[in-house]
This record gives sequence, structure tokens and C-alpha cells, in this order.
Amino acid sequence: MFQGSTPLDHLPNGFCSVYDQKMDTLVIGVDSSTQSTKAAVVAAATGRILAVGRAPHTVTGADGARESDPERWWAALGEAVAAGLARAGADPRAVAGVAVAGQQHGLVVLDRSGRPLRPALLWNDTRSAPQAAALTARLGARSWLDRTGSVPVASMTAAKWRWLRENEPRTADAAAAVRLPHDFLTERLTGTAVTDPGDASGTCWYSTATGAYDPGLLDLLELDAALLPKAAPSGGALAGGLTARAASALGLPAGIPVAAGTGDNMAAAVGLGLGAAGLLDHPAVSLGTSGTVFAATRERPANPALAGFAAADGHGTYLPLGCTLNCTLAVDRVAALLGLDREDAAPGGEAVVLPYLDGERTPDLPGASGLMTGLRHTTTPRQLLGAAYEGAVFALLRALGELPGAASDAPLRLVGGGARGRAWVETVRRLSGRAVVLPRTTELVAVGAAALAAGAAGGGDPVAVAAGWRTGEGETLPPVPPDRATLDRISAVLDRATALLTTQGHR
Ligand SMILES: Nc1ncnc2c1ncn2[C@@H]1O[C@H](COP(=O)(O)OP(=O)(O)O)[C@@H](O)[C@H]1O
Ligand SMILES: O=C(CO)[C@@H](O)[C@H](O)COP(=O)(O)O
Repeated sequence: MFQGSTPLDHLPNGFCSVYDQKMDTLVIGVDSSTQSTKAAVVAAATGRILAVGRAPHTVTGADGARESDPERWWAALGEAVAAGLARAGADPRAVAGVAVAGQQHGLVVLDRSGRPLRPALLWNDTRSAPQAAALTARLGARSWLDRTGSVPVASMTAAKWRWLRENEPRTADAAAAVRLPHDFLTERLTGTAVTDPGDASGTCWYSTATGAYDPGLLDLLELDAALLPKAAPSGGALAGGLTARAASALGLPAGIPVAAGTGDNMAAAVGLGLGAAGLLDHPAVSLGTSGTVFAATRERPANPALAGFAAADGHGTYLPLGCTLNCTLAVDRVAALLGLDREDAAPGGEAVVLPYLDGERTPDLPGASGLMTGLRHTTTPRQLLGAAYEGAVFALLRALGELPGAASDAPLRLVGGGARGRAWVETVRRLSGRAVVLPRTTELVAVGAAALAAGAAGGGDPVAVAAGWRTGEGETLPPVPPDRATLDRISAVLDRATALLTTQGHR
């Protein structure tokens, strides 16, 4: 572990130690998510966040398409790191390790020189829904669960690869490498093609049962294993040293350790210390472009209502997770349509809004659109906005009910950009009836990545590092009586509307 200014004398041969008596040792954790890159500059000994640098991404597409240029992620990584270091007033020579956590599932196809052949197909691109349904039908849901922990849905990378094969066969044939978003960035940093069990478990071609790629599934998908990165034992494993080229692009010392990194949800779990003693099966809720609920558990998940991911820790911990496509962006859009500020919301009353503007994954309704019902002459715009919050939170709480430990009264840890919003926090409290913890930083993905960086730099087990940093701690809001009437009302509308929502859209 890093102890104050203890020298990093445990670095492997060939990796430079940048220790200096006068400087705190720093690590940088990068969150390359859907809307932006965030780079947290963190004191390795204490977990103190000196600064977070940010840079935006661009997402394009309509009618179910959602794409981003991986080159923009790379540029944004450089901008965010530079902004973080500048804001912290930090000497780059104090940085002893880097790790990247990325939005999950995205399909990145590269040519021989590592350049993207086309924009990445993102996790919320629903054009791959027919391919997901065909894959599920081919083997049966139970077989997918037994092998991968998940049933293919449009988000899973396997469905995206099949979409590419069927719709752009020339690009699929030309692919010299297939990567997830965080693999792509880690390879740009190190020159090494590496992934981790956590993010790999979101592909549906990696087996959480064996801890390796599933050759039978790769055959089924017509995907050559030679195109894939090597899977490191954990997100905190060393991927390599920062190459001279990347070092000069980022203004960081060449040779410093770079971790294998992981998916953004796995990194948030690390930042919260989930999986550490006393925090197994404790749920977290992330409110960002996606809404997610997850918990670290020792039992391998195989529940059709959830994605059965591996965690990033390499100790056989898993991360069952429910994910919605419509969270902060969808509710912000409803606020904009109503001409309201996002905080200008009231409980929905009789109104029900299913805010499925992007189709939906939980429930699996990829072609759905948004639905509003229960309007009266007395319904106010503020109630309609409140109903949109309620519709988004309802879907997350239904998935929460499927997690191990769901019946416990453990508090819900809220992370992601939405956790900064009072309306989000109060809607989660009112509908769940559970205590809520608001960690001091909402940037738990970047902080979790910083703990992975500390692990790769010789700081020990990343979950233990983050638990020691106490970055998951914060204000606890007590439970309030659950608003069961609203949950029942939304549930009844969803049940009756499912037939309509299933037949909508481009599916
Ligand atoms: N103060 C706030 N109140 C409510 N929502 C917020 C606030 N600040 C940011 N957000 C929401 O957070 C979202 C971004 O969250 P983030 O977790 O960074 O997303 P992602 O990881 O998907 O890129 C935005 O869509 C915005 O709606
Ligand atoms: O698809 C999932 C999880 O399965 C999403 O949670 C993505 O990982 C994107 O996350 P954000 O950018 O919304 O944080």
C-alpha cells in the first residue's frame, strides 16, 4: 500500500518510479463514459481527489442508432487529463499510475494500424435487437446464462458484432482487431491489447463460468479469437507501461504503470469499495445516461432479469446488474419539452410516464417509445416531469428487487451525474423507502479507476485501496415510507402497455 510518501520500490523492472520526496504520489483514474471523459487526479496514499478534468464526447444517430468516434474518446482523454492536472496544480512527474474505465459493450473495430474502421456502435444502439433475439433463440436463454451469465440483448457486444456482419460485411471482414471502449484506450496508452474479466463479461462471448473466451460462442458469432485482446486476471492487473508516444501526448512520464482497466459500472463498484468486508450484496444505483443497479456478490449470477457480469477485482467476485437505457438524458428531455428546470418536479399523482425515448433494455422493449397516460384537467407540468422521474426510477427498483440481498435494508448508494440532483435523490428515496447514501464524490467511476491504477502501480488490491480511501462514504439520508401506490400504478400501466410497446419502432 502507498504510505504517505513511501517510495514505489515495488514497481516491476522496466517501469520508472516517479517518486520524489517533495511530491505526493498521484494516480489518474479515467472515466470514458457515454457523454464525456472525466479524469480524476487522486493522491495515492489517501484517495484525496485533487481535481477532476472533463472533456465532452459526441454521440450521433437516430432511429435506434447510437455511435461515437473512438478517436474523439482518445482526444478527450488527453484533454481531460491535462485539465485535471492543471486544475490540481499537480506536477505530472508525481503521477505513478493510470487506469481507464469505459462505457460498456461498445463495439470498436480497428484496422491493422489501430485506427477505427467506422464509429463505435454504442451500448444504447438498439439496431442490434433482432440479432440479440436470434442469438437467444439459437441456444436458448438458459444456455447463455450458464455460459456467459447473461441473455443477449441489443446492448451486448455479441449482438453488435452480428449486426455488423449482417449489415456491413466488408467492414467486419476488414477488422484486424475488435475492442471494447476501455480496451481501445488502454491499448493506445500501452501498445498492449488487453481487457479485463469485468468488461469482457459484457460481450456475451466471454464465459463467467470458465473465466475465458468461449470458443463455441466465438464460432457461433463468426468471430476470430485472434482479433480479441488478451484477458488480464483483473482490472487492477498491469497492462503495461505508458508508451513514449502516449506519454508525450498526455504530458505524463513514460513507463509509468497502466492498469488493464474495466467497464464503468465495475469501476464504480471498486470506487465504492463494494465487495470489501461488510459491503457484499450492498446495492448501488448509478444515475447517468444509463441507469444501473448492481451489487458485488460471491455467487455467480445467472438471472434472466439481470446482466451477470464479473467484477473487476479478480477474486471471483461478480457484479449482477440491471441497466436501463433511459435515465438522466430522457428525464432532462422531458423537462425541456415541458419548459421546466430539471428540479422543478412534483410527485406525478395519477399521471404515469414511461420515459422510453431511446427504446428500453429493462424491460427489454428495444423498439419502444415514450408513453404518457393518466392525464386530467388538473395535471400540472411539474407532475408530468415528476412522473418521468418516477417512471425511470421504477424500472431501476424492479431490477433492484432481483439483486442478491434485495430483501435487506442496506442503504442504496447513489452515484453518477443524476445523484447531484435533488429530484433524483428524493424520487429514489420515496419510491424505494430505503436509506440512501450520497458518497462525497459522484465521480466514483473515475475514482474506482484511480484505485485500479494504484493497484497496478503496486498499491495492492484495488477494492481494499478504495475501501481504505473511504471514497464510498458520505451523507446518509434516512428512509421514508415507500410510495407503494405510485409503484403499483406504474406497474399496472407497464403490464397493459407492454403489447403496444413491443410492437413499436424499428424492430
Ligand atoms: N446537478 C445535477 N442534477 C441532476 N442531474 C445532473 C446534474 N448534473 C449532471 N446531471 C446529469 O448527469 C448526466 C451525466 O451523468 P454521468 O454519470 O456523467 O453520465 P455518463 O456517465 O452516462 O456520461 C447528465 O445527463 C445530466 O442530466
Ligand atoms: O450498458 C451499460 C451497462 O450494462 C451502461 O451502464 C454503459 O456502461 C454506459 O454507462 P454510462 O455512460 O451511462 O455511465
